[in-house]
Amino acid sequence: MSEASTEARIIDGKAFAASLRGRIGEQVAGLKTRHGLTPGLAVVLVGEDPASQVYVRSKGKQTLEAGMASFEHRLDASTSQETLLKLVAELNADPAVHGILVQLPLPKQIDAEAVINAIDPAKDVDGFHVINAGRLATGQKSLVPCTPLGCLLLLRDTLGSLSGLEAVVVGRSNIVGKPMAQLLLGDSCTVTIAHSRTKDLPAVCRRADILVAAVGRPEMIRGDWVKPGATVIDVGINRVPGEGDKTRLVGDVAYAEAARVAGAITPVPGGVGPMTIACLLANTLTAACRSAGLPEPELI
Ligand SMILES: Nc1nc2c(c(=O)[nH]1)N[C@@H](CN(C=O)c1ccc(C(=O)N[C@@H](CCC(=O)O)C(=O)O)cc1)CN2
Repeated sequence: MSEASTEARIIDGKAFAASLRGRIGEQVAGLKTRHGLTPGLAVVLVGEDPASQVYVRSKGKQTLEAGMASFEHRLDASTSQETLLKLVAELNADPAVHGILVQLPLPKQIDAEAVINAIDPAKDVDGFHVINAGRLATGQKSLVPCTPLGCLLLLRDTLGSLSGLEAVVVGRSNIVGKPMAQLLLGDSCTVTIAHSRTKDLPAVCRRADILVAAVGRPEMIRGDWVKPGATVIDVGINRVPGEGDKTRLVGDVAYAEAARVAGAITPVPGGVGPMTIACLLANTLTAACRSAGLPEPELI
């Protein structure tokens, strides 16, 4: 007698992101016809980092496909902080620009924190400005970082209510780990933020009904760290050697092992990654509506 398959449900972030972008496109069309408002997103890339170039190209393409205006600024890798701050000030003052994103990482001569905090918080569609981080932490209306927002939407779609669930976030970055923990707390989870110094990390992970991996270490989280039936969200995007000269993408979770134990899991690629850009478009739409004093879009 063959055993019933116990493989986890695969959370299809690519499909969810496509449907979210479709809904955003409909709202943008309505804004244009009813209010003559076209949301505009400015993306700034400094340097030639290959992965960043791919992401910035996708952002521009998906912005246009959603019916929004896209403004792309590509600056030389040797650009000074002063020049970048001047561009940010111009974008802050431009009424056609509702969202500003400076692609990270930035070259080492530039202080990323200073640049992020120079963006008008109302246009900070990355949600990285200290004002938006503070608003999120205190439960006030803010712009929320795109990757954690995407994770939250996938979790709600998979589990319905998250209330009372035990969530462990592995990783404490300002961009993913900390805002992810705030969002899970906002949905009434019991939240632990774990990191490289956490004692007995496997045991901490095994407590989680929701396990979010955002450490940036290829396949660090093993199958036996996962509680049976847990929902696993893998934020990692790591390029590792593949067959021959090729490379392949893996997450922070050892996928095949974890999928045998989890109830549901995001793949890499095709899980969290596509949600990042879809949520960027959602934030741009939100920022445009707020700037015009219009009701916030209902996308979820
Ligand atoms: N200013 C910002 N910089 C960076 C952010 C960010 O949110 N704001 N996040 C990442 C990069 N990123 C968007 O900028 C991003 C990463 C991954 C994906 C994605 O769709 N990944 C695909 C795989 C793509 C591939 O083949 O490489 C997937 O996971 O399926 C989109 C956006 C760092 N910088």
